[in-house]
Amino acid sequence: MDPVSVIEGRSVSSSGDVLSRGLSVRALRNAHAGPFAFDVPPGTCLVITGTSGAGKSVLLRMVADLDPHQGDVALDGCFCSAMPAHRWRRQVVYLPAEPGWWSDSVLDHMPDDALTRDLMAQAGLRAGVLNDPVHRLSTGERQRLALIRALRLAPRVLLMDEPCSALDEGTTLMVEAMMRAAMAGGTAIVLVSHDPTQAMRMADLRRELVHGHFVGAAS
Ligand SMILES: Nc1ncnc2c1ncn2[C@@H]1O[C@H](COP(=O)(O)OP(=O)(O)OP(=O)(O)O)[C@@H](O)[C@H]1O
Repeated sequence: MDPVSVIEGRSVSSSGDVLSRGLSVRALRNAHAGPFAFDVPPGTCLVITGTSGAGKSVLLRMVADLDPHQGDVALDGCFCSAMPAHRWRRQVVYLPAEPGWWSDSVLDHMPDDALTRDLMAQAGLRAGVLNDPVHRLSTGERQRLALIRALRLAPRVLLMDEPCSALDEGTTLMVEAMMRAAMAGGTAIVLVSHDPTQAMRMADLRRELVHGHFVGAAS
């Protein structure tokens, strides 16, 4: 971990940057990828593109503190390393390309309440998915239910790995509307996408990853 300090109430990275509100990443790296440095302010979306195997998922997993890493990741100037892992992951939520399910019952993962029903309607999900066994759901249904699981946590940061890869265009637009609603509530999003039209629609900022490194300027 690089040395960090607090000056006049603001967190300062080893390179002297004052860390602002939202997600701040400095000198983040492991043996496969980085170093990475970027900020994602509240309510904005950073889209990361890159070829298969470039290191996009590795980057998201390091930010989520799920893979070993060096460097600084902070939320509102509070460093990941300074808080218990479960508190970080409650606020900085990783949505993997293939979400995990610890039981075959959807209702073991989320309650059947008004919030879930509202989010299901926004995602275009039929009511029956709550009672179907997970293994019988389509990939796109599982993706949208995993998004609902994540949104129910009201995360400060959503790390989304190809969340629409199994969805048709109309449903993709519904999911993007849910992402915009979360952003309107202050959630910062890091979105990995292979879809250039989605990148155009969603990005406040774009970065391209090649062989574990950002290439070109932010755009
Ligand atoms: N824990 C690990 N140990 C060793 N190698 C790893 C580990 N995790 C990922 N890798 C390797 O790092 C590289 C980047 O993987 P990553 O999953 O981040 O790619 P990606 O850009 O997300 O690709 P895709 O678009 O296909 O999902 C791959 O070659 C992968 O095998």
